[in-house]
Amino acid sequence: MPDYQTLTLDLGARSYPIFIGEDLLSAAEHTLRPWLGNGKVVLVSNTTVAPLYLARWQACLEHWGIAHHHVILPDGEQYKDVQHLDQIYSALLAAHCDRKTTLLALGGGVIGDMTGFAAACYMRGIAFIQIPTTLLAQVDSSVGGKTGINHPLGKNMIGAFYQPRAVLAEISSLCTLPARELAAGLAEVIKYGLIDDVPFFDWLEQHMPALLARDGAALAEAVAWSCRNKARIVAADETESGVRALLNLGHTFGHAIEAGLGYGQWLHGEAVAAGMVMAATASHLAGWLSAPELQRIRRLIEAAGLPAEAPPLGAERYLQLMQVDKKNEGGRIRFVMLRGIGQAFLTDALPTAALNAVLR
Ligand SMILES: NC(=O)c1ccc[n+]([C@@H]2O[C@H](COP(=O)([O-])OP(=O)(O)OC[C@H]3O[C@@H](n4cnc5c(N)ncnc54)[C@H](O)[C@@H]3O)[C@@H](O)[C@H]2O)c1
Ligand SMILES: O=C(O)C(=O)C[C@@H](O)[C@H](O)[C@H](O)COP(=O)(O)O
Ligand SMILES: [Zn+2]
Repeated sequence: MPDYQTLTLDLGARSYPIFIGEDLLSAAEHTLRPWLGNGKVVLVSNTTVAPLYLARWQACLEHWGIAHHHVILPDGEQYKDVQHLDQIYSALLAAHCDRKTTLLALGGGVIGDMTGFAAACYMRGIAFIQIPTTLLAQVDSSVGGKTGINHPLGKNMIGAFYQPRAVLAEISSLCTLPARELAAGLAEVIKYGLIDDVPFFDWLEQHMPALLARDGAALAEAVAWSCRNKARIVAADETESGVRALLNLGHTFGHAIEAGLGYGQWLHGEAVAAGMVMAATASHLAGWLSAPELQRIRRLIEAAGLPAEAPPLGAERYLQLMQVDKKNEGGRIRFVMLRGIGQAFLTDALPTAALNAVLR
């Protein structure tokens, strides 16, 4: 029996495995080798993750006799931009990479989103594999094929839907993650419970101390549960014409916080956490969500060490930033709201009074 789990994101010919285990390198013959093809490999990482984890994957490629190169980007959301994306293309061209090249994204969501977008565009599309090293990337960004970069005027505004060949989520890499980053990942984990999974929300209420203590079994369970939920939603709606928009719970407000404060000031997960409390509060004020459920949501977010209060950008600024959102249609802002825990829905009819109250 392998000591890792395998989930599948079912997208027909573009289906792929999501491997989840403590140590996937020792099983790399099964978890990595089959997805590499017969071209070169280029590892993309950053200045924080590369010193920790790059050498072990390079040694594995050496062992197989696979030619490889690497690109190391600066660390931070503020570098998820077109200038730093261009550094990946320059490295690929300098190394004479052809269409058989496979990119390996080794890092958090920033590296994964940028590497995926580089793979989507280089020579009109080459293969890439996600090796997510943050909790957030393991439970969310490495799965589902949203790739891209930020623009000064809006978060993730330039990008492509482009699926990886495989996802390798090594739970052991979470040992070196700063506590603030672990908490940021928990925001997206809580999101899945709120969208449509009451048993998961209940489980998270019971297991939050174990998750914060980095209990390996609890983390593996949270990653697998989250990936199952995300894979189910993405398989039903890959390019977000319907149900996938629910994965944006908390993000209409959250993206405004990230862009409004300047990318990198608040972590993505922190902004999503505060954004989910704003969405829950607005849902309550609109008469959709009960007061006890709002309290439960706030308590779980606070128990994860996440901010429940949004920064005071001012209602005008929030509205201006939220006008730049990919969910909007016909100039109307569409929000993900809650009728209850596990009952998210999309609406463009949030009462103005409820919206103004949370923006204030
Ligand atoms: N594509 C999607 O579906 C999707 C989903 C959610 C979030 N995102 C994007 O993902 C990004 C956020 O991802 P993130 O939270 O992983 O941030 P991140 O990529 O910036 O990583 C967080 C920090 O942890 C460091 N780090 C990574 N792995 C580490 C490890 N094992 N040990 C020590 N340090 C480590 C990084 O260098 C960085 O400083 C945002 O840009 C967000 O928009 C995308
Ligand atoms: O996969 C999705 O779909 C998501 O919405 C997941 C989000 O957690 C993630 O932050 C995503 O990048 C947001 O997408 P965007 O289209 O609103 O930029
Ligand atoms: Zn997110």
